[in-house]
Amino acid sequence: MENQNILEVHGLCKKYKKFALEQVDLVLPKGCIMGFVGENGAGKTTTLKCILDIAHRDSGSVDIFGQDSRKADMEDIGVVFVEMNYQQDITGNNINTMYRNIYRNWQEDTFFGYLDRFGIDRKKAYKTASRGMQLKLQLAVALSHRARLLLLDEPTSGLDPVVRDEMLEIFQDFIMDEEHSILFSTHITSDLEKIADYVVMIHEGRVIFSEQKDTLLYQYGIWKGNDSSLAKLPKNAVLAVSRSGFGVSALVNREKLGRNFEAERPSIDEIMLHLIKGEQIWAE
Ligand SMILES: Nc1ncnc2c1ncn2[C@@H]1O[C@H](COP(=O)(O)OP(=O)(O)OP(=O)(O)O)[C@@H](O)[C@H]1O
Repeated sequence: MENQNILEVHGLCKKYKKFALEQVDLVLPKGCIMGFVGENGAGKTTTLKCILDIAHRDSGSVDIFGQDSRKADMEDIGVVFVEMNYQQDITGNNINTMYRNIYRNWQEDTFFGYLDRFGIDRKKAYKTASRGMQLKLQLAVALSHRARLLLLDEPTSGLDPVVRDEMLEIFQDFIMDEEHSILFSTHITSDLEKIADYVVMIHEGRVIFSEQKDTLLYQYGIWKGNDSSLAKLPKNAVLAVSRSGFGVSALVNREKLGRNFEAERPSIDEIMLHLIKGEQIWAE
């Protein structure tokens, strides 16, 4: 049977002097958007770089379209990296000429279509464009060579809410045919609540959870109260506890909590904050 996963990462390890990715697993099916979240320095960019073999992995496997990523046709992968920079004097017109000579499937009309849609002057030098415009230019490139997988490092950071929403629509159109997928890292978790099918969270180089978004938001709940009411909750339902001047809140497993206690629907931010900053009381 044909592999239904566009990307499979298993046991990915990468060590830097002061940081290590440890046993990272990611499975991205066809036709899906996966959001990759975590604090600054958690290892999102490093993971994306290892997937692309820009950073060499120490161990583990990365398969794209069913084969080792190092054998993947890079034309099939559209990439956006915050830190990626074109030569400063380059213009949209120059970029078109460059990629026309590099990509077999380069689509000039699509590229210029996106530049017009994003309000980018094709004659303007890259260096004079704002950071948001530079990001849009990178996205226009990623979307113009018939890629089947988009690997995007914070593709919507620095974009205003209107443009961000437009981007999210473009991402949804991209996966519509069920053959394309997107993995993107972000700190804007509301974007994930809108469009992600899967959410993966990484913390200090380890994957903390990797779930379908709907399961995640259904499975977890936020309970609020005080220390004495906390003590009455079923112990195995409480995953992490945070205390503030307003009282106590706990990240709970709704099913294990049972019907006698109320828990609010969590946001992805609340889940993350409790798991990272909360006192961990791991449920069995
Ligand atoms: N080439 C490198 N050499 C040594 N350390 C590195 C290198 N690249 C990244 N690191 C370190 O690896 C850690 C993870 O960085 P990474 O950029 O993957 O985090 P991130 O989750 O993408 O963070 P952010 O949200 O801030 O972009 C950081 O501590 C960083 O300093």
